[in-house]
Amino acid sequence: MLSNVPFDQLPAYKKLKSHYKNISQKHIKTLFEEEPERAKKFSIRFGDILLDYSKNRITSRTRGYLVQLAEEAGLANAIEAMFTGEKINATEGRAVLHTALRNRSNEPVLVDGKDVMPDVNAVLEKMKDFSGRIRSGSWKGYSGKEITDLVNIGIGGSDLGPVMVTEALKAYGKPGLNVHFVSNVDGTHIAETVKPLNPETTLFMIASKTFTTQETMANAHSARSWFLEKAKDEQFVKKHFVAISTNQTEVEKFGIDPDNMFGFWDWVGGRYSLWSAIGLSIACFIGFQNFEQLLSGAHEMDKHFRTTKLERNIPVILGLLGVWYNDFFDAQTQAILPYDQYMHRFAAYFQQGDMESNGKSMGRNGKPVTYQTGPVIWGEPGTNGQHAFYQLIHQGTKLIPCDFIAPAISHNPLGEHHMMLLSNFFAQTEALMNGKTDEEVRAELKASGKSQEEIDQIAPFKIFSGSRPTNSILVKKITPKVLGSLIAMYEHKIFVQGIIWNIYSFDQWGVELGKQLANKIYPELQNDWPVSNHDSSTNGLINQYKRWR
Ligand SMILES: O=P(O)(O)OC[C@H]1O[C@H](O)[C@@H](O)[C@@H](O)[C@@H]1O
Repeated sequence: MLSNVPFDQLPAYKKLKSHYKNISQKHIKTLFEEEPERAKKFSIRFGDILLDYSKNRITSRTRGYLVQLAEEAGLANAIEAMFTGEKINATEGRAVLHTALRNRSNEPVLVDGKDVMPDVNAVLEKMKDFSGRIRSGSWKGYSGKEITDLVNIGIGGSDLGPVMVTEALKAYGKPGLNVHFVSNVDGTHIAETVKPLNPETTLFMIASKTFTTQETMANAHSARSWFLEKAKDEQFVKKHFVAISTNQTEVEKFGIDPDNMFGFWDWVGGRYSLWSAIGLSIACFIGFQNFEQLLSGAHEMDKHFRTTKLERNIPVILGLLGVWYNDFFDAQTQAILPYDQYMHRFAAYFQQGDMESNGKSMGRNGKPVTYQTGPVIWGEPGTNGQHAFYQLIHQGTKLIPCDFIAPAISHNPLGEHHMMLLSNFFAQTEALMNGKTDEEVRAELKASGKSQEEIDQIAPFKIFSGSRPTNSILVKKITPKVLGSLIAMYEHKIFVQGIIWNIYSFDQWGVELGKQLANKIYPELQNDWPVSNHDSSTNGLINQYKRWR
């Protein structure tokens, strides 16, 4: 059982509130002056990952209180409850076991007294066999040709993970084997995706945990029609369509051979499912061995999370820092900024991971929370972001805690590119911390030959307050293993925060509502009669649509 004490009633909350008053006026630069060795004190090395969180508005005392907060919230028990298959997703009555999917130790994990590892391993074996056949070319399409194009049809958790990972690990992709992703119900997505493809060499993966999601089913049916237009014979569907789902009945109804179905279980949340059969497109693209490396990297992070004491525990520290800014500094967002072009979907992936998990306002005690919970997650790769939105991070009125992520070694070491990229990575966090004082600005302007009048006029606009907090996550190289660890690190960070905020991180009732609403209006659009049963705005919009279409 998870504890259910509201976070603002924990003793450490009050301590942090008054501690905040002292520390909020202190510049991070001053903290470094007071403690020149901060970097050592506030960094954690984990294999090929270095987390430096010293450029934050914290002291050892802050960390102590934050760790106390985690203890009082029952974090240690909650971690054990998750790993051991307790039904901590109480509103859906389910266990939360994405960690079992990457449990390379193979130690038993029990759900309702049954070890899930044999089933997990059986699906992995099936994925290994299938991906091997696709990659070797022994899986043939209906006209005897090899498969050259895989199209994953899914949305949300059945799309974002595979998209993000196949992009992040593109350097490991098999030449000549292309992966495509169709998610949007907008017909443009499927139409544009299949346009250049040949049905003889294309294989569709229909990925849906429930196999009832409107978008995915509409796209799957359109893909089938597109395929049959050329292939003609229904019998060929089984060579070109596989399903990834927990719902065998619906898969069979769609006409996919159960042999071509890759299963997973209700204890895998959609947004935590890339480690399951949902990762089939990843395994095909980067090869099963690399997929296993991805799992291993995540498993290493799982072990770290489960066994390391809280103040040296990377996901715990990241989670607590997020709480510190979210609830004491009133920061509303969190930026994730990878200095790696391959990682360009990383922030988008964790938009779902974090916002669908912790975008909740009902406490586990059944009462609305009286404090802020999940932040808005956003971000783009550097250096692109620098030329778009960093202005606001440097000089805007909002406090935006940022995670900067970069690999020391590039997959494309082209001339001086990587050194240039990394000089930006280092420079940005330094500048965000230091800012620029009035004095510095004036000295600079003077040196550039400006008159005193010009200096007085322009100086105020060039001042940067600094003290803007960042985490630096420097990794050796973005390998499948390192990526696996990074993803698991953020997953567990989200978990830590959900426990502290006393919310349920593993349901998504808000999204389910959207599914119901769309299904209600859809039939009203199927005829040309004006509608009058909504408010005047909705009626007006629907009726204008009917006139224009
Ligand atoms: O895999 P499915 O069942 O198609 O669901 C796709 C997505 O639907 C909804 O948006 C939510 O429930 C998500 O968590 C889920 O990932």
